[in-house]
Amino acid sequence: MPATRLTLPSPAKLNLMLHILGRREDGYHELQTLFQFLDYGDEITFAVRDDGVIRLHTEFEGVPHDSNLIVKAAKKLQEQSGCSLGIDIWIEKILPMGGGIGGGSSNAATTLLGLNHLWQLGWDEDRLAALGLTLGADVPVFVRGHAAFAEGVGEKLTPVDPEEPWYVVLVPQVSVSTAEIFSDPLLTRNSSPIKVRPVPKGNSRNDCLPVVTRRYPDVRNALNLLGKFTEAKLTGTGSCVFGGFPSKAEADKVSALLTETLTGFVAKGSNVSMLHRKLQGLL
Ligand SMILES: C[C@@](CO)(OP(=O)(O)O)[C@H](O)COP(=O)(O)OP(=O)(O)OC[C@H]1O[C@@H](n2ccc(N)nc2=O)[C@H](O)[C@@H]1O
Ligand SMILES: Nc1ncnc2c1ncn2[C@@H]1O[C@H](COP(=O)(O)OP(=O)(O)O)[C@@H](O)[C@H]1O
Repeated sequence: MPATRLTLPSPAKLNLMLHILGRREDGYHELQTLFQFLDYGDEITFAVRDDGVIRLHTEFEGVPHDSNLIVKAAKKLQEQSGCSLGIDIWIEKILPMGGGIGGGSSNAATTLLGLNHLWQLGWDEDRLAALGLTLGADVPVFVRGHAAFAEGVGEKLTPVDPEEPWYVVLVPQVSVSTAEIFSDPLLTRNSSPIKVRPVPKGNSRNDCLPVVTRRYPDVRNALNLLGKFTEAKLTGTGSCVFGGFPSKAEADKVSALLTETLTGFVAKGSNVSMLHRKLQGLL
């Protein structure tokens, strides 16, 4: 009997570097970025229904049911596959929204992979990634599940294997709108392209940083505080900032000091997403 219920992880990502090369005619920006996953994220539970209804039972503050990327992903997959089954969905949400750690995109990808499995659609990764791209620029990397150097708007992915340190991630209590940062006239948009190999080292810059720190003093403060212990970086368009450490013990020590006044967590960097590790275990 095929499974009718499944709980899957929905991990966060970091952008280890992010360069903006230019702006396309449709307003989207050409990027070069390095994605790595964290062994840290939400958990989504799916239960098949036979009446075709798609229902997310967990409420999100400020996100109406039908605007939730989980629901959008499920509806698109149902429409495009012609599947007559439906789904009940619950999520344990721990990833901050608008934090630049890709929670919404990750939730969408976990939904696509989870429903492909439960509805037994047999879609391959290319097809799921293409559908994912219509939901958000960051969805394809979560569908593929391997750390990657990304180009285009984030959809041209080359798998890479950077070091996997322990990270301290600080979560300033502000939600940064990606669209707002990309529309700032002061954003650097003319970085020169770099080569995928050798894999860019962890010390590459994030072109969004000057604009984000000017608009959000809390992000600047978090960068300054973490920067006392290690190189502190911004992920995506923020708000989260992160720094790597060679061991969990060192990351825990710094986190304990900083989380007296700031919100944050410690997580291991991972080149294979924990979603894919779990799915491989199911096959
Ligand atoms: C910048 C990145 C880097 O990982 O991260 P986040 O900080 O959002 O996580 C992403 O590429 C974001 O991807 P995602 O969050 O899926 O963006 P989308 O929903 O597709 O786009 C939100 C808005 O940002 C702008 N946008 C986004 C991506 C891009 N390459 N160029 C853009 O100009 C567009 O104005 C778009 O309307
Ligand atoms: N399932 C979801 N999880 C998080 N955010 C979602 C979700 N569905 C829709 N959103 C919307 O997407 C926005 C960006 O969320 P998220 O992907 O978590 O941030 P970021 O891309 O900065 O990491 C949120 O502010 C929220 O309005």
